[in-house]
Amino acid sequence: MIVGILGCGAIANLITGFVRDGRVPVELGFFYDRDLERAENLASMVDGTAVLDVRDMLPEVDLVVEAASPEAVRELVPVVLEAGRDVVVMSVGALMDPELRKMLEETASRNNATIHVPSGAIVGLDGLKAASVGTIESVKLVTRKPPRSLGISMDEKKVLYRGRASEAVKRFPLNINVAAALSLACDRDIEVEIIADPVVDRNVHEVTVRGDFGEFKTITENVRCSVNPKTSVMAAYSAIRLLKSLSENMHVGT
Ligand SMILES: NC(=O)C1=CN([C@@H]2O[C@H](COP(=O)(O)OP(=O)(O)OC[C@H]3O[C@@H](n4cnc5c(N)ncnc54)[C@H](O)[C@@H]3O)[C@@H](O)[C@H]2O)C=CC1
Ligand SMILES: O=C([O-])CC(=O)C(=O)O
Repeated sequence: MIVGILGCGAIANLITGFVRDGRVPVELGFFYDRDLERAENLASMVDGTAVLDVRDMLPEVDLVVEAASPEAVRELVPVVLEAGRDVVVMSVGALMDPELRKMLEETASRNNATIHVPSGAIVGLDGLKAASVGTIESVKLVTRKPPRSLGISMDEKKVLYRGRASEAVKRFPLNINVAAALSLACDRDIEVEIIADPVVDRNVHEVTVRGDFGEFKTITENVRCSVNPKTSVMAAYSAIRLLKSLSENMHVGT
């Protein structure tokens, strides 16, 4: 499978390192970033090609990993799908816009392409998907990040947001994709709390789900990427695992 990368930051950097070390059975052939130097840096790690426009890689690749921004999902993912190429979307928050999601799903269907959304920096999507076959009563996410991860500076713990996922992704577009992944997994606009906490040095996500299956609670204490502390290493690992799964004949987990 030949893979192209759209967005050459923290997540792409980890994926490229794994491919370079022979730990993912894909060829990373092409790299695009609006900052050409970033694309060139990653391309040089795996003997790939940096392109000036994402369109330039489409005739050559089977799949594109979007690890850029919500704006890239709106503007460039439709172009990838129109070309009949599969896509992995990391900027999941963009998919909380129902019109955009519908348009992308229709474009994918028309062009026989698939949109993959990895679990990202959160755990428990498997259980949540299974639980949603029955009746779900409530899903709540509490995210705690160091203020620096949220792009602010403060000495005391502060609740920055309490509300629904759809609004959270608008207010914190680069920080709460996990809320979107959870919402999409159970087809409801989940409850979200975002806390800036100077005491934590990890990105911590706590999920509580109640339904007719019973109840589960998950806590993920994520190490942050050195390249971008907003982003957890687990987010990149989930994309890497997804790329491996795509070449396997057995799928474990919902
Ligand atoms: N699903 C999840 O659980 C998680 C998702 N994310 C999201 O994944 C995406 C990538 O994250 P990181 O690698 O940490 O970001 P990053 O900021 O380290 O890198 C993003 C790169 O994409 C490029 N870029 C952004 N918009 C672009 C566009 N329209 N066209 C071309 N290049 C563009 C930037 O120049 C930058 O080099 C972000 O949207 C982030 O919010 C991050 C963490 C967890
Ligand atoms: O990486 C994380 O821990 C979460 C994150 O930034 C996001 O969901 O956008």
